[in-house]
Amino acid sequence: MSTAQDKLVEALRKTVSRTSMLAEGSDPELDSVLQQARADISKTDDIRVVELAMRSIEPFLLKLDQDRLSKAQSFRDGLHQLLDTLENLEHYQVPLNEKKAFETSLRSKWQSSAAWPILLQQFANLAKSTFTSKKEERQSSLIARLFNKEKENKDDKQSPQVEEVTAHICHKLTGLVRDLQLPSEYETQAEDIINELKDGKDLNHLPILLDEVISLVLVAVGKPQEDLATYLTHLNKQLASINASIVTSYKSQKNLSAQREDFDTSLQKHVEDTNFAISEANDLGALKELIGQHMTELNGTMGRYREQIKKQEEQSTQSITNLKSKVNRMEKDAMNMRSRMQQKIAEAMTDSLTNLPNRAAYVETILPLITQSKTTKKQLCLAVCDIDHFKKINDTWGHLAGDKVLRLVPKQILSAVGKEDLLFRYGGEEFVLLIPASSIEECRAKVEAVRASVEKTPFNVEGQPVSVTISIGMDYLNQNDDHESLFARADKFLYEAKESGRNKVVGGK
Ligand SMILES: Nc1nc2c(ncn2[C@@H]2O[C@H](COP(=O)(O)OP(=O)(O)OP(=O)(O)O)[C@@H](O)[C@H]2O)c(=O)[nH]1
Repeated sequence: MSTAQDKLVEALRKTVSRTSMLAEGSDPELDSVLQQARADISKTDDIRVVELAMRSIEPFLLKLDQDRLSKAQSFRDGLHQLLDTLENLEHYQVPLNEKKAFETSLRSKWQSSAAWPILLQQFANLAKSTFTSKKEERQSSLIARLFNKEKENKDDKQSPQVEEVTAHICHKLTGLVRDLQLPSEYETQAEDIINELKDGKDLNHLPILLDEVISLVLVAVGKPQEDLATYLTHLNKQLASINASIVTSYKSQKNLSAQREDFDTSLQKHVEDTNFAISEANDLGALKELIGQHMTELNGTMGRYREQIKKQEEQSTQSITNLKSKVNRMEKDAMNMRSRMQQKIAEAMTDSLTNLPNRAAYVETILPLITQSKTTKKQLCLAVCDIDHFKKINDTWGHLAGDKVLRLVPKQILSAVGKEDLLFRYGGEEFVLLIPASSIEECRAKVEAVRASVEKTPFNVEGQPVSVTISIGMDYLNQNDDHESLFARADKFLYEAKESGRNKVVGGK
């Protein structure tokens, strides 16, 4: 093959591999096609394999594109309807400039799901501006206070029109949440939000729900690497809001102490005034009247103080309940994130063809084993096992047959070793076996048994017997070794095994 062609194949191979990684996680059927395609094209220099992989992926990508487009259209339409609702409100005026800016954003961004949270946030801001700029002057409207997140009096009643708008917004948000493709661990959270949206007659609660919807949208459109960033942003917000609650509680405590001091001072003043009145009194009737007056004032002060205490207590109880639910949500989020991360790490450490731990897992494993072995002075043996003439198997029987052999050989190797021994797919047709804590003789016997077991296993492809053997280079860890020097020696012995006729174990003496 010419160099130019080689380069073209290499470029195509990389493109297919990277594109497939980007598309992963959208559809289970597509995921398995992608995994297969990546396994087929890794290390091959055959342009037909690359072409085949591209063709197998293409229809899925087209379908994925169509699905995304129709989702984006319904998202855009939903936002247009919400905007219409705002414009039709009787007492409120949608600010023209902000409306235009929102429409421009919507026009340019609706197709990119990553921009949905931004669009939602923009809509929330537009709604806030609308509700604060009234056509008619209505002092301290509930909606204005809501979007300014001010405190409200529980007795305030929403107007029927406000209820209608709230219900409409909740309905649209419910549709959006239902349309999201969320990882299974977020389903309960989505259901919770949908339920809250269902009885969402209270505008006060809407900004909180909107924040939750935005974070769900972020999860749905996020790729795994963005997942963590989203989570951290979310966590940050939650922490900020908890901090705010604590500051409020602290302030109200301070407020309470100040009120108590005021009460004490006022009480003291009443007592002093009364004492003075008694000492100065020479007329019983006037004294009675004076004391009665002081008692009435005292009663009033006490009543007001009791009221204030009661109000503060109610607020404290409410803020503790809010804090508790925030902390619960944070714990839930953290647990979801932890399990998603663990799953991603496990996937990144596993070879998809053989299900064996891969090269990354090998490095993670051998480093602590080396430290342990050096400290305990126990043996650590490393054997590099490579299938002989594997290219010939691929060339004769095809890549699928090659893959089958690649899955069967490690099973054979594992059947000849113990539970404590570890096998990794190092790359291509090469496997690394780690045997900890055995004597040199035991190790050598084990590795020889591995080689013999593969040799005597009858492999079949399309009903035809195929002879499969492996060559092994092995050595033991010494005190000056790191994992690279140990591997280099075993690999050199593997080379010698290949050079001296294959199907052999060399080294480890
Ligand atoms: N089917 C399949 N083939 C693979 C995979 N990974 C690597 N290969 C192929 O493995 C072959 C390795 O060939 P070589 O390195 O020349 O080694 P060999 O043919 O085994 O020869 P010796 O090692 O010298 O005995 C290449 O043709 C690769 O394309 C895989 O995941 N599946």
